[in-house]
Parts: sequence; C-alpha cells; structure tokens
Amino acid sequence: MALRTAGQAQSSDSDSDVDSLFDEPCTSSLPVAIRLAPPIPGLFVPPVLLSQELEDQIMEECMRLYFDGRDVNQIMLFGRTTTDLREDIDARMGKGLPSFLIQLLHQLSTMLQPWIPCDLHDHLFPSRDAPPRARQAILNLYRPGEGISPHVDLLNRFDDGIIGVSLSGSCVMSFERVAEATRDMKQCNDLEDNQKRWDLYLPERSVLVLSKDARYSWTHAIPGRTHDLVEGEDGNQEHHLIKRGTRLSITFRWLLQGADIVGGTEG
Ligand SMILES: O=C(O)CCC(=O)C(=O)O
Ligand SMILES: [Fe+2]
Repeated sequence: MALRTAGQAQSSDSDSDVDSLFDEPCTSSLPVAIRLAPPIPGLFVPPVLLSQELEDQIMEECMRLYFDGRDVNQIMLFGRTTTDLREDIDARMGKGLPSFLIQLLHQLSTMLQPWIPCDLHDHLFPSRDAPPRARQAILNLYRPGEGISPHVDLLNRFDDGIIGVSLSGSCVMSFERVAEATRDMKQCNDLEDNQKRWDLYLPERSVLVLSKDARYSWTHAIPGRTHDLVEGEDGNQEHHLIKRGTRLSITFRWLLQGADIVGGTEG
C-alpha cells in the first residue's frame, strides 16, 4: 500500500504501556497529542468506546481470516445496502460484508447516534427507503513503527462521511489543513480556529467520523513511530509516553456512483 510508511526505529526499555515522561528521555521531537476532538468542522470523536467483547471477536476473526501467517497488512471488503423489504435489518448495513462487520456497524450506529448530527447519522446508516449504495470496509494492520502518509481520501472514489475504528492498539492521527483551505482561512482571526495542525490521540476501541471540512479540507495521517506523547487525562499537565502495539483500523466509506468497480490504488 503506497501510503504506509515505516517510522524511525526507536528503542524502548520499558514494558509498560504508559510511561512517565521523565523515564523516557527522547521525547523532545514528539508533538503532544490531545485527547479530545479538535475544533475541525465535521470531525467527530465521541468520548465513548466500542465494547471489549466486540473488539475481541473482531480481532480474533480478522487475524484468523486475513492476517495470521500472511505477509498482508491491508484487506478491502465490499457490501451493498439494499432496500428490498424482504431483507432483514442487516442488509441495510451492507450486504456482502462479513457478519462481524455488520455487527460492528450496528454498534456504531447506536454509539454514534447521540454524538453526530442527525443528517450525518442518516447518511452513514441509511433508512430502509434510501437508495442502495456500495460500502467499502478497509482493514489496515499497523505494527509498531508503521503509519500512513498525510492524505485526503480519494475524491473521485469515496463520498463524504467516513468512519474510522481503532482496535487492539492506539495511535496518534495528525490533521493538517490543506494549502487552499489555509489561504481561505487567512481572514479568520480566531487563533484556535486558525491552527493548521492537530495531533489527536486515538485510543484502542475509539471511533472517529470525518465529514465536510475534516474530510475535504484537512489531510489525515498517522506518523510512523513506536511511541506517542499524549497529554494527561482530565487536564492533568503530566504528559504520557504511550507505546504503540499492533493496531487494526477499520474504515467504512461509501463508494461514489460509478466508482464501485474494484481496482487501482487506494488513497
Ligand atoms: O488507519 C487509519 O486509521 C487510517 C486509514 C486511512 O486513513 C485510510 O485508509 O485512508
Ligand atoms: Fe484516509
């Protein structure tokens, strides 16, 4: 996969997942990631997590079906929503996707409901009378040190409204305003809104949604490294150095009309 990059090797002499900043000397080059969603319009990161039980089940199935013993780090799966009234509720999530992803979509629908606007929720989880759509699920497996270069998901292939799920491990996702959007924002005097880069910590079992500006006017990336520096919880000033484990991300996107032909390079 073109975008995946290996980070600089960084040795660790600690076994714990969360280490005090003061035990680890090499942190000066790391940005301090925030824990709450930054004020990027259309970015939603609800302060709730997927269930441990579902995570365990998905990890077990994904490793067994796709990754164990294979030199593979990416799998693309496709489903199609259907309006056929004889079909059960699962078909509205994306018929053709494996059942553990359908289950995940059901849990996402419930979990996201209170945290995203209604029209976005209706777009991500269409009602029975909505026209059928093709949905892609992309599974990316990152080992410690690996990341993904800054990019905007392909404009001519994917629609607005992207869901990203982090399983088994955490990471930091960096958002940078794309150049044209930065020019447009020159008028804006609000210092916080004018910020061009945000580093956001994505814990295991967290979910994010990219829409509008967050999908089109900001790049997202995962810097390839073995540790992330993260602000303390509850406004605590002490930063934590968090060691990355193996992370599986699952990204759901709608294919644009006519783009539901498999092939080519992903973006
Ligand atoms: O792994 C992630 O969370 C991000 C994946 C991504 O940005 C992509 O596949 O386009
Ligand atoms: Fe992406």
